[in-house]
Amino acid sequence: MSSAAALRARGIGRVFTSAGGVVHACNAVDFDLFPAELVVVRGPSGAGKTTLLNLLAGLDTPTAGEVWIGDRKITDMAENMAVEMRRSLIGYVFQSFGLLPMLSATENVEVPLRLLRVNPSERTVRVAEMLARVGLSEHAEQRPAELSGGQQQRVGIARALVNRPRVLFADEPTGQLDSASASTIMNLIGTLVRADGISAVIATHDPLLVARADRVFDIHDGRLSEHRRGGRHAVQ
Ligand SMILES: Nc1ncnc2c1ncn2[C@@H]1O[C@H](COP(=O)(O)OP(=O)(O)OP(=O)(O)O)[C@@H](O)[C@H]1O
Repeated sequence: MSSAAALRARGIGRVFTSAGGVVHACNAVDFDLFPAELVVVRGPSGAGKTTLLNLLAGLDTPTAGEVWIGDRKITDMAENMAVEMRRSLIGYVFQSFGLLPMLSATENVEVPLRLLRVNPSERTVRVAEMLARVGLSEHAEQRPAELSGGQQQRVGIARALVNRPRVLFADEPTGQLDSASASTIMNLIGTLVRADGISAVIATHDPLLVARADRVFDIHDGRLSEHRRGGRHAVQ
């Protein structure tokens, strides 16, 4: 594969078999994500957005095809290596925030650094810096239940970026927010990703983030197609 891509997928598929029958949630998807590129994936409910993001992030294993992050193939990696790779190279923002309820904002953001065995003094500095960047320094000691939805998602973004990932994934990050909070979160993600030169894949319907994307993809019945070109990189 070319070393230019931050992430590359070839022929990936995911078949789910359940009482409801067989579903091709992801079907023969080829995808390249370039360095410092912000890509939006949009599609109706059940189209396969979450499935695709999980496969690209290595949170799920495809039933067909291969995925590389940088020059490392993640689809046949031993699980312990895959865990280390995810911790160091990937950030993930969830629609439902995914924060640990008993931990403060600071402690939630610190979790990825603890898992990476970053030393305590460096953790303190990086967490404080990250909370400042998302505008939450004043709320650092509050638990999720003491924060608004928009504030909780800002904690989620800080947690996803504190490990300085190569690729950020966000699955409908504003799906549970009112329009004002959604707008703040969308701008924040766009600004942070640009500032840090991170590549990002975001599933969203929000026109604000769609407008900020380098490329937009549509997904229907697990099939991905590019909506428009004109970003900084041509599709190969
Ligand atoms: N664990 C599973 N077992 C069986 N079917 C599944 C499973 N996960 C997803 N599916 C099916 O795969 C298809 C794609 O689901 P997915 O969650 O990826 O869609 P989505 O586009 O993210 O939807 P939404 O916008 O509602 O979150 C759906 O038909 C869904 O029912």
